[in-house]
Amino acid sequence: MSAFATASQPLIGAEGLTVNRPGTSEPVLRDVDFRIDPGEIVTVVGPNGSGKSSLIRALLGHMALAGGKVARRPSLRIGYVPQRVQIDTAIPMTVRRFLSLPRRVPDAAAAAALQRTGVPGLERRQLSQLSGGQFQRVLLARALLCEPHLLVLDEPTQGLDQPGIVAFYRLLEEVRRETGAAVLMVSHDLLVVMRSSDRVICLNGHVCCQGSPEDVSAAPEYRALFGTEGQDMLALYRHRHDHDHDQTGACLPGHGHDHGRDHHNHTPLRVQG
Ligand SMILES: Nc1ncnc2c1ncn2[C@@H]1O[C@H](COP(=O)(O)OP(=O)(O)OP(=O)(O)O)[C@@H](O)[C@H]1O
Repeated sequence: MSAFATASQPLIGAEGLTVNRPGTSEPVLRDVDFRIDPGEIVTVVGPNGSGKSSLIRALLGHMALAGGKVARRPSLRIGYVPQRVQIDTAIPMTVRRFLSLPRRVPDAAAAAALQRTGVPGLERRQLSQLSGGQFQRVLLARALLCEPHLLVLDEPTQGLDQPGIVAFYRLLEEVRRETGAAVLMVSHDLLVVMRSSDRVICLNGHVCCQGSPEDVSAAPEYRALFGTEGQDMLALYRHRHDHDHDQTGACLPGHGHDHGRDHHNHTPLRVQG
């Protein structure tokens, strides 16, 4: 269905999006249709060089389109966590100063954002002294300062260990629950992607397949790129959670349920060319 023809307007919709490798007429993305609705968590997966960052940059208007169109809801506020943040660690910069780039924010707002992302009181710390996990949380805090309708994160957990990755995704789910912000991200962490996303888009120069994590991980197009990794991980996760808890927290056998995932938005699998 057209992203532009539906009754509810998406936060961002794209039709026939085509993006060329900069300075060439060689497409890195061909004819991509895309939409993200309020409150959704959508993750883009795909091999290296499959055009994930290009899709994000094109949707944000940071990259020229060779074809197609992008529509953003008027007055849409986007909090963006880019893939790479170029920080010259030779130049001293405190967390507080960083949070006021590019727009100055009041102390109370900066403190609240750091509190919200689980790193309270770091204002006076130098960026160069932060751990990878703390730095990602500071980046997220900065993105939250504009009170975004949509958070866009390009590989936000790069360099984090597995507990750090899981904790970061849990934080994103909390932020979504509290603020209602939709989340669009690029990730290679298939385990947490499968656990945390409402919808997964599998990209390889075009949309190979998209849908619920269950649908995508079972799709032949996905398996051709990733093998059975997603489905195995999903099965592992389900297996671990295929029980009920009694009042004491002990596990009881019973119908499976899926912690942390929201079932309201299972888009049927749509396979494209
Ligand atoms: N500024 C640029 N100049 C030249 N080529 C570029 C540029 N940006 C991206 N590309 C090329 O476009 C293609 C898609 O790149 P993109 O960064 O979108 O992929 P990706 O899926 O995000 O990759 P990764 O998983 O490695 O981050 C790649 O072949 C890349 O080399």
